[in-house]
Amino acid sequence: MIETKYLLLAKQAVSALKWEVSFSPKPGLVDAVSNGSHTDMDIVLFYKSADALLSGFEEMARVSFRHPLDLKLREAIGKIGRIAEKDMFAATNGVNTHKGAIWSLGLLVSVISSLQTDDLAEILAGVKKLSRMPDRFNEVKPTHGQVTKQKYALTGAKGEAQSGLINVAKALSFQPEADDFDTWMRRLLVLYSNVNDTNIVYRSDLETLQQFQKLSAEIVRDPRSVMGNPQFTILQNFTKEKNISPGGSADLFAASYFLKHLN
Ligand SMILES: CC(C)(COP(=O)(O)OP(=O)(O)OC[C@H]1O[C@@H](n2cnc3c(N)ncnc32)[C@H](O[C@H]2O[C@H](COP(=O)(O)OP(=O)(O)OP(=O)(O)O)[C@@H](O)[C@H]2O)[C@@H]1O)[C@@H](O)C(=O)NCCC(=O)NCCS
Ligand SMILES: Nc1ncnc2[nH]cnc12
Repeated sequence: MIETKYLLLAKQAVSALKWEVSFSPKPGLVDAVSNGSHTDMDIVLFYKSADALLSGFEEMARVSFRHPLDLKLREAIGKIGRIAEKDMFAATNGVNTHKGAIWSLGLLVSVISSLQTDDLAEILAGVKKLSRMPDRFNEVKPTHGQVTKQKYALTGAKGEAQSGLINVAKALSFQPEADDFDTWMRRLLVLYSNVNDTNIVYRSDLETLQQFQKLSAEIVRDPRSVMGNPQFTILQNFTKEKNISPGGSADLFAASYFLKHLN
């Protein structure tokens, strides 16, 4: 019975990743109608990558079940997370599809399995606590995120988790009961307007990130439906012109969907 519980949580995480990549249109990102600002990724690759993560998420759920949120657990899921990253790179021939998602969804799976709760505030507080613990075995590598963080003092995916996924909370607090297309589109744009995405800054600069955030925020504030708003086309063209991709927001969008559909 418990075995099924771990697998169910893992399957929900994988489904959220597949939902995210299928959700269309998403300016700059890979979706069902475009590869956005990417030449080495498409939706098929994202599906393969998501499937490769099932066993890692299941293992995280297993080791976390009713385990206190302590350093021992942080290091145990860190080890599984690094194996999951290897599984992802093996499935994609070295393309980084879901590194940020392994981190955010991995922490969520672990906290939910540990606390056995579906209360959003408790889950987000758990993510804050677990992600703030230092994992002795995690080497700091010269990733795009590290380079950008040093240059511009951004906190990236780690800071996002250490804030208790504050931008996921913001996205989900937008019309909390709704589940329709326009609401999800606005939640995506809430993320676009708030996340300091190291992917965008790595490919451009801070000013471009700020312009992207401002354009996105204007669309959220406008009462017209997102698809009926000409500003949305301007945002799409902006991501093309600048060749930017909000990959961090994509991961947090999947995390938002996962949390909204927990059962
Ligand atoms: C703490 C880790 C996140 C690792 O730290 P690192 O310094 O490597 O972190 P970042 O690079 O900042 O982020 C890693 C991925 O997180 C996504 N991301 C970026 N900014 C944010 C943000 N502000 N908030 C949330 N998430 C963010 C992003 O993932 C997406 O981008 C992928 C593509 O990235 P990249 O390769 O840079 O870009 P490309 O477009 O491929 O490159 P070019 O084409 O431009 O050349 C995309 O697929 C999304 O996934 C960042 O990549 C954490 O990973 C860690 O410590 N892991 C160890 C294991 C562990 O402890 N796990 C815990 C249990 S699960
Ligand atoms: N749909 C997507 N497009 C590009 N990068 C991503 N990272 C996670 N999801 C993504």
